[in-house]
Order: sequence, then C-alpha cells, then structure tokens
Amino acid sequence: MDNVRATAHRILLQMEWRPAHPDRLLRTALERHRDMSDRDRALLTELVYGVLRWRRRLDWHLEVLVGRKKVDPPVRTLLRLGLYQILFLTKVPAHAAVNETVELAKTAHPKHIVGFVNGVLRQAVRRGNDWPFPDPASQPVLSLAVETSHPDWFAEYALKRWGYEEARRILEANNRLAGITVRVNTRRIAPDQVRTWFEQQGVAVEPSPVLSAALRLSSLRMDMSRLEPFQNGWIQVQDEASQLVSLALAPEPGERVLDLCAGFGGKTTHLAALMEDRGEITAVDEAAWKLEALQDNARRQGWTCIRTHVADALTLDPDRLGLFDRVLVDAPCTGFGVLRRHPDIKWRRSIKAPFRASRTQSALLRQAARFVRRGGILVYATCTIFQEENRGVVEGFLRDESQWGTEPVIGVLPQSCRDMADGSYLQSWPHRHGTDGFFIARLRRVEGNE
Ligand SMILES: C[S@@+](CC[C@H](N)C(=O)[O-])C[C@H]1O[C@@H](n2cnc3c(N)ncnc32)[C@H](O)[C@@H]1O
Repeated sequence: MDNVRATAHRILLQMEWRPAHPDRLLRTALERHRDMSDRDRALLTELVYGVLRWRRRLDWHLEVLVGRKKVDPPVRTLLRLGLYQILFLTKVPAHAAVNETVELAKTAHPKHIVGFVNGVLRQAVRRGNDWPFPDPASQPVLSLAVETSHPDWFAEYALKRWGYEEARRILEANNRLAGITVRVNTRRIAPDQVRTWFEQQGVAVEPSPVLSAALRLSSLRMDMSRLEPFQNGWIQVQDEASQLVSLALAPEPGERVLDLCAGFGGKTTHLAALMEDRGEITAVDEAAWKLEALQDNARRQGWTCIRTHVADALTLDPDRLGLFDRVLVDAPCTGFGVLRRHPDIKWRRSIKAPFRASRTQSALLRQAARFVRRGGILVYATCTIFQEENRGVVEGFLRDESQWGTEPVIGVLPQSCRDMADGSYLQSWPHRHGTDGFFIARLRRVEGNE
C-alpha cells in the first residue's frame, strides 16, 4: 500500500477530529517511517500542508461535483487529498492521483464508497481547468474565501476592513510558501560563514533586506535540528518580524529583563545575545515542556544569563520577582500573521477568536506592567493582524494607565523597517514585507514604581 498517501490521510483525518499541530503529527509519522525516501517525505509534507492550505477551495470544487450531499469526514478527507493532487500537483499525473486515492479508499470503505470516490475524482479530471467560481462583483465574500481559500468569516472581515483589492493581496500572500529565515548567533559566528556553510550544502541563501544578522534560506522544509549550524548554536530559526520584537525591547548588557511568555525562547535567546549574556533574564511560561526546550536552546547557543520559571504569568507577584528594567509580553494570539507557515490555524478559529484572545492579552499586558520599574520599557507583541488583539489591547491599557506612554517602535529599529511603521506601532505584513505579520508596541513607564 502507498505509505505516503495513507499517512497523509491519517494525519489530515486526525486534525479533523481534534486540534493538533500538523508539524508534530508529521514529525511523529516520519520517525515511524524511517525507511521513507527523501522524495516521499517531501511529498507527505506537501500533501498535508497543501490540503490544509487549499481546504476551502477544495471544498468548493467538491461542492460543484457532489452538490450539498453530506460526505463523512474520512471520505471527505480522501476526496480533498485526491483533488489536491489532481488540481495543484503538476508532478503527480492525474490518473495516478485517482488510482492511488481509490486504492486507499479500498482499505477502509465498502464498494459503493470506493465507487463514489472513483466517480467524483474522474469527473474532476474530466473538467480539466473548467471550473465555475463565485462572481467577485455580486459575491465578493464568497469569491475571496474560495479563490484564496480562507474561512468565509475571515473573508468578510478582510473585505470590510481593507476593501476587496487589498484584502485579496493580504489573503493571497498567505498561500505563498514562506522560506526559512534564520537569526545568526553573531557571538559564535559571522553571517557570511553560515551563508557559506549552507551554500556548500546546495541551499541558496539570501541576506535579509531587513536585518544584517538574518539569512533567508531557499529550501522550504529542512529538518534544521539535525544540521551542524543548529547543533553548534550558530543559528535560531526565526522570521525577521519575530526578530524585531527583541530589538524593539532593546535591552542593554547588565539589565534585569522579564520575558513573560517565553515559549521555546526564540526571543529570549535573542535578548541574551543583545545583552551579550550579561545581566539577568527571567523567562516565564506556563508550559514546562516549552521552557525545557528553551533551556536546551540556550545551552546550545551558549547563554548563561537566562533562568526559567514555570508559572501562570497572571498569578506572579512583583514582591517576589522584583522589578525589571524591561519586560516583554509576546502574547498568545490568533496567529493570523503566520498563516503562510501554519495554514491549519485558519480552520481552528472563529470570528469570536480575536475578541476572546484580546481578553487574555489585556490581562497579560496589565500584569506585565506591574513588573516594570519607573522609566522602564514594556514591549507588547503578537503575530497577528487583528486590531482587537493589537492596537485595541494597547489603547485599552493606555486609557486606564496614566503612568504609561508609547514610544515609536521604529525609533529603535534599523532604517530598513521604516515602512512597517503604523503610527507609533509596528505592523509587518507578508504581502508587503515578505515577513510574517507581527504587531509590536513599545511603552515606557513614566511614573509609578521606583
Ligand atoms: C506567542 S507564544 C510565545 C513565543 C515565544 N516568545 C517565542 O519567541 O518562541 C505565547 C506563549 O505564552 C504562553 N502563555 C500563554 N498564557 C500564559 C500565561 N497565562 N502564563 C504564562 N505563559 C502563558 C504560551 O504557553 C506560549 O508559549
């Protein structure tokens, strides 16, 4: 039996039943099938991510083929997988896509379902490029949702907020594959040396137009953790926009810094680099396993100034932890700025998600403020593009907290970031800057705590 398609089907179906990270499911599957060739591994990743990325479009095509007939999740997932290969994968011949999917159907379904799958996919092949699409003039929301494969609620939000043309550019950019960007640990090695290492492995590398210590790698998905630059602590996989967050905090060597939502420590280790490993960084997260990964990361990169603290940030007490010169809140968010890398997120959120997220974000920001000394800096960041989670959270905070003011984020960043300015804040965009979509606000405590 074809391992690749069966595995892709299993992963996609698992994601139908309950939320899971495709990356984690893929990694587990690849570990189980160590004998899989590199070509098959790449195809498996492409099938899973391709179906997730194009799900709304595939469902539209399915609707054209079978009408509103109810199709059970296992069969729907099979059809999406077959259709994706027929419509989007030029390297898989259409007849092979049909045959492989039908063979897969035979392993789990009765004859009439196998016949149904076969019939639907053959119809799709016969259609070639002849598919109806919603009319953008009379059905702009449906047209945006289907053509760019986003949930209808988000297409409607985007249309209202940005207008059709800009909304289309934003949504289309989410379907462009994002390459891997790395931050070079310049304390260990020069960016040029890392560049040469990758080029010697046949990977094309471009220096970042935004940041001097960042490199853009052409290969889309490599297992970085196996590579020498990663194992030697020379690099951190991190999009440029994400790198701007620590730069916006601009910590100085010797300071006390609090990273309240540290996660795996992409930003924490960057802070340590900016502080030349001098001073003290307290990295907090409620997920112990993430902080363990952070510690590995810090060890590999050679940072000793980070200590981790597993806790719900909302319950921390400034009397115990003391005050800090700078505090970072890299808040949990809806993630709509990173849909290029995580297309599954689109289907896991509803229109209520930004509002719900904003309540936690506001609580975290208010809590973070309690830890900042007078004159100190607080940076609030998300990887999303909803006003409710970004400007809305910060402005709500500023309305209630008279001891705080904003500072232009751009003031502490390289000139190359100028066009990311959004008033005194920063908002980066995949369609404009080729980076992930991040929001950053920089606040200063002007009065209050000593
Ligand atoms: C956007 S992620 C942080 C990513 C991380 N800063 C990085 O650069 O890799 C948000 C993090 O906040 C953590 N988190 C969410 N709510 C929290 C809370 N109440 N207390 C502590 N950590 C929390 C999550 O576990 C998650 O790791």
